[in-house]
Amino acid sequence: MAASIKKFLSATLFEYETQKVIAISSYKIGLIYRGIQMLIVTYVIGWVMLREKGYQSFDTVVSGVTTKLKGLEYTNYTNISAIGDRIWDVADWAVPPQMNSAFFVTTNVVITKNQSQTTCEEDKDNKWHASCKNDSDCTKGDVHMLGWGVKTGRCVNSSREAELRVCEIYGWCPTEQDILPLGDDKVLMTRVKNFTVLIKNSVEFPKFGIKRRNILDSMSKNYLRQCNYRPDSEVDKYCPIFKLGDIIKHGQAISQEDAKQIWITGVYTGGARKLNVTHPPAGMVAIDIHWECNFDYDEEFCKPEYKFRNLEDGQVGRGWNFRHAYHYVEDGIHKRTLVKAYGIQFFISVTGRGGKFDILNFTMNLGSGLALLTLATVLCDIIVLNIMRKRKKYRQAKIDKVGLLAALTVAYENS
Ligand SMILES: Nc1ncnc2c1ncn2[C@@H]1O[C@H](COP(=O)(O)OP(=O)(O)OP(=O)(O)O)[C@@H](O)[C@H]1O
Repeated sequence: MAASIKKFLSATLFEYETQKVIAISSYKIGLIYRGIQMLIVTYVIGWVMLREKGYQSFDTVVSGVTTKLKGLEYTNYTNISAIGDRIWDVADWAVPPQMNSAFFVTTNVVITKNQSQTTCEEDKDNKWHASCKNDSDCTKGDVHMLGWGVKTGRCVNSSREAELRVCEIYGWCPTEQDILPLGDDKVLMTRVKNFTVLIKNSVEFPKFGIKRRNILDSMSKNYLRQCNYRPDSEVDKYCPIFKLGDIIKHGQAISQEDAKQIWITGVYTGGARKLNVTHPPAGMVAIDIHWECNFDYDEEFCKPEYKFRNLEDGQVGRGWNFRHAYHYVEDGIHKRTLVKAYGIQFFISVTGRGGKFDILNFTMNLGSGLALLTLATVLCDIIVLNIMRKRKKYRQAKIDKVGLLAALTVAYENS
């Protein structure tokens, strides 16, 4: 037992290995060796150095974005009193007028004019909490969070639906009738596709002290007045003015029917069908501005790239709408016009990085790349000593056992 422990210790602890070089003349092994070396060199030069720019140090952009919308809509519906014969300019359909890296465009509206604070019947659509048989069903002072006002304690006949009685309320009267002016399948603002947005984006690469704008120095005032973004044009692909219809079109290949629905209620129904959900996703569109800049060349080559995406999220309720009001005083009475605005929400995001030659990064990546070359020897050793037909011969030539270990091995083999 003691002897075998001694043998084991001698063979493991008290052993020193030194490298031995053997030259094998073989086309096959030579080819494998050079092949692996080529692969490693190609990886280091092609991928690490050229593709990933391992010779540069990088900085990410710090950015600011503002937008300016333009466009005119004319609606001529004299038979619909809330809409009438009117022009809608940007101050009417861009609500709120300015947002942080986003803008909203109204495409359809439900307008309730001449509201003042008085008493009237509750909206018939709220009948599940406002319908009544007699006054005792309308507790005076009750406020329902989804209603339009405080109950007065009276149950009255609805003027909007026959044989319906609803509680009377005190609030902004008359209450809204939530019906799209042209019905559920027609858009009110048919020209929104041709509305335009000017996006001004200033970026800085703080590490290199370089500032850039998406309105390039080469663009004249005249050019800005008439250009439109066109991705297939060498010049106009940098134009910072976008038609809203083009943004939707470039965002996704969507059918005419889906596109139409986006303009009507801000709902992109195509997504719902694809996702197989009951509530279609809202009309939310992302505009991505990407700056990929190489400051080893002139700064002038640092230009933005635009990408558009129709954001799909099946859980967001039907479309995108919200209410806002215009307040005024008439004959000493505080009044308002309530607008339920349907439309499309655009989000702008800016990403990017700039790179410049950096001696430290270059030497570090080159050094670690060259160190990878030892992999070629390791892989060839594995192949030569374990896979090749003459592996026994190569092993004998490669490993010499001398001293105590050799004696032990011989003794072991003879026993
Ligand atoms: N949404 C847009 N669509 C088309 N052109 C636009 C848009 N927004 C601005 N422009 C044009 O781009 C140029 C620069 O706009 P900027 O807002 O800096 O100047 P401006 O003289 O204040 O513009 P405006 O014409 O609104 O008075 C102007 O010629 C302007 O008319």
